[in-house]
Amino acid sequence: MLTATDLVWRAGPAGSRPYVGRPFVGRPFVGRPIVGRPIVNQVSLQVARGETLGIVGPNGCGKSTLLRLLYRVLTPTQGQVHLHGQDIWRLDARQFARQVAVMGQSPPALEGRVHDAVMMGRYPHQSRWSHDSARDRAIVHDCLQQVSANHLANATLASLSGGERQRVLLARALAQEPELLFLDEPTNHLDIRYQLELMALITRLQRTVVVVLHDLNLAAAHCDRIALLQGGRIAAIGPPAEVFTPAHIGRVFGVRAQVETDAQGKLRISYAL
Ligand SMILES: Nc1ncnc2c1ncn2[C@@H]1O[C@H](COP(=O)(O)OP(=O)(O)OP(=O)(O)O)[C@@H](O)[C@H]1O
Repeated sequence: MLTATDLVWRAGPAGSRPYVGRPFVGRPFVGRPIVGRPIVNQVSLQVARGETLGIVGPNGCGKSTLLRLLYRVLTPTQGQVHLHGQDIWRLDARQFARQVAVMGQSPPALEGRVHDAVMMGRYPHQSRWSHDSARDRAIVHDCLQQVSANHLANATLASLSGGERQRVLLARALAQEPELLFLDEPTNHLDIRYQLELMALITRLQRTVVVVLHDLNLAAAHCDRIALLQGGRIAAIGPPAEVFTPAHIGRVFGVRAQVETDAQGKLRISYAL
């Protein structure tokens, strides 16, 4: 359903404006950067319907940049992204937002109440002058329930802890009822219980998910396939057991890794310097 072909994204020269577009609005940049090192370099991948693809790799290897290219915030210097065979930049913004939701890494300062923030997820489904319907309110209630945050509905966003905010942002993404969900380090700030709960929820959703994760064991347990990135390129892609080998982990992260399979057939990865 999602296909990226030969994606390249180069940062502009030092001091130039970052080449960042707006989510869901605007047109592709005309003046594209032609200098600077490639941050994402010749990346091609496909994500099938219902699949969870994990993107892992060391700090600064281009994971978030790749995700931004896939969810139409950055325009590629070269290459294309297609959703159901259509170039994502040719889709109408509202049409794109009905299909794709994003839980990003560092959301802008949030104001207002939790309930209203989650209701924003319904905007792509509403006409410009329509009010929130009973169905919209039911969906918001249900999404907050899914992330165990209904008790926060009337709280102000400014009063939330980092972990509570993450859960509310996920609820907002779910309220969009997307078929494709992009998550950039969704377990940031979450305690271990909520990390497991959130990953279990993502699995239960049975949506198509592309998720950036740092925890290799979480990625192994919850992703159908893994794309291991190094220096903006895909170093390995495939099922967790094929990608998370001591050789791959050692080469990409510079650590000694041990990979075992437990009695339930789950991978257990441990590492040391
Ligand atoms: N708008 C930009 N302009 C210039 N350089 C950028 C821009 N965005 C990202 N970079 C650079 O691209 C590289 C990759 O950044 P990116 O955020 O994609 O890495 P990452 O793999 O997500 O890292 P982390 O694991 O630390 O979150 C970094 O060196 C970063 O400084």
